[in-house]
Amino acid sequence: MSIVTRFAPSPTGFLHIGGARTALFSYLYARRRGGRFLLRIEDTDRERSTQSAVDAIFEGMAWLGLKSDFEIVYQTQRFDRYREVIAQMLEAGTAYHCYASKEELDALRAQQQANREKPRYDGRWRPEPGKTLPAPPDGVKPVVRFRNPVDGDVVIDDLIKGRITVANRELDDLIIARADGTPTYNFCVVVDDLDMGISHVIRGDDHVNNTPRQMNIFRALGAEPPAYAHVSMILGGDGAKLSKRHGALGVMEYRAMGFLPEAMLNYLVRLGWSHGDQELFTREEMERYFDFDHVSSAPARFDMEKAYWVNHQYLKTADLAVVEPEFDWHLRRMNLDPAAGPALSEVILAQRERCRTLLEMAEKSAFLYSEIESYNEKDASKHLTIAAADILKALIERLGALPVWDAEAIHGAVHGVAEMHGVGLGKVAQPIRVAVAGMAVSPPIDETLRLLGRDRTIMRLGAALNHIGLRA
Ligand SMILES: Nc1ncnc2c1ncn2[C@@H]1O[C@H](COP(=O)(O)OP(=O)(O)OP(=O)(O)O)[C@@H](O)[C@H]1O
Repeated sequence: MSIVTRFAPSPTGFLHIGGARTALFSYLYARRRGGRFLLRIEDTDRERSTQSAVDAIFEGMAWLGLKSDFEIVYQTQRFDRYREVIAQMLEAGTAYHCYASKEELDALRAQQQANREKPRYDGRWRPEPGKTLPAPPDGVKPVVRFRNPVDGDVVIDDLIKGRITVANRELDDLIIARADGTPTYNFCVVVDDLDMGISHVIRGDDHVNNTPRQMNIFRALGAEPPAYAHVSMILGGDGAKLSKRHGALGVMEYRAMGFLPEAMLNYLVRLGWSHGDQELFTREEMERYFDFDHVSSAPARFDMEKAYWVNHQYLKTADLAVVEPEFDWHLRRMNLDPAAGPALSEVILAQRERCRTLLEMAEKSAFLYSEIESYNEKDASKHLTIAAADILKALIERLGALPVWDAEAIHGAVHGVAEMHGVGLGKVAQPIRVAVAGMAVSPPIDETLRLLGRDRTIMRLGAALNHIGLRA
């Protein structure tokens, strides 16, 4: 059997991490089994679907590197096909017209509720052998209902949740086309999954209730349903399902917070899946090991601290070629020109031990790509003091006279000044940091100055001296 999986979001908002993890599981399963992965945009709800949401989904998927192996499918481009299948089902008797008005159905529901029965359609327009249907009322456009089997059970052998059995008598005859002819959600999904040869439907378990109905429609169309895997929900801090309208942040907001896409994938894959006690996975490892046997059916909670930890592990070890473009993106986002300072790879190497996110790294490296506009007030009043003025003067002299500008030479000069003034290294390094970075934190001082370059260093030490002079 050829394996085809799909991710089918509705474009009613951004791609959030709940959807992204479901997409990832679907993608990984296809990769693991040598299959293909499809992205389908379920945009039939025209009032809520927007182009900007479609773009946001593409953006999120592209950033995470979850690429569709097929051309992207839009349900709104398939209405002719849905109409065709509805006509076939009416012809075959697996669907029928229902003329019941809204008032009639409301009255039916009220009566059922009064009798403490489960509200359900009573099959009044369902053709049965020997049953005479009333004449269709004039001027009423009918809906089309699916003729759900009445006997037997639907059995879902869910790859994550195990066996789920639902009696057909619990399922009523679903509307598959509204009175205006537009097809409904569950029906479109089946036609699509069938036409697209989906072998495994991997989706959130908020869809479990749809599955028996969809399986029945598959069978009515003469096909065997695909395999199903219902992935647990990611919940927010309040215990409710994360959704576009409730509590979720878009995937791209994690980019803005400084996450690496690979780290995000790693964090998401571990949210509900395990492989021994391994925590960190390369993309190749995820693709090699992922399976449903070790996916938990319990809901998962997003743990920001753990996500930061994973990101930091990645930042510390990832290929520079992976980190550089993201770092570049952050610098530009802060209106900094990555070409106006040292090579990004060198800065990443200098900063990555101490930064958990790329945003932090960009903020702590901004001084290398732009002039500093002001000093951190607290740091300046502590370190840019009259006592520091002589130290800064001596540094300007020594650093200006160095024959080469490398870490070793800088280190020697800084230590020399500390010795000359009979002070500890901190008394020299901290004023330098505030002078060149605007704040008292930076990578080791020799590395910081090497990256900044001699001219900028000397200029900034001079500006700090002026600052002390002005305050004196
Ligand atoms: N919190 C969640 N955790 C895990 N999977 C989710 C979560 N929310 C949605 N999904 C899954 O993501 C896929 C796309 O869902 P969809 O686009 O309908 O998102 P949604 O956030 O549920 O939408 P809405 O905000 O309209 O409820 C579906 O398979 C759905 O089950």
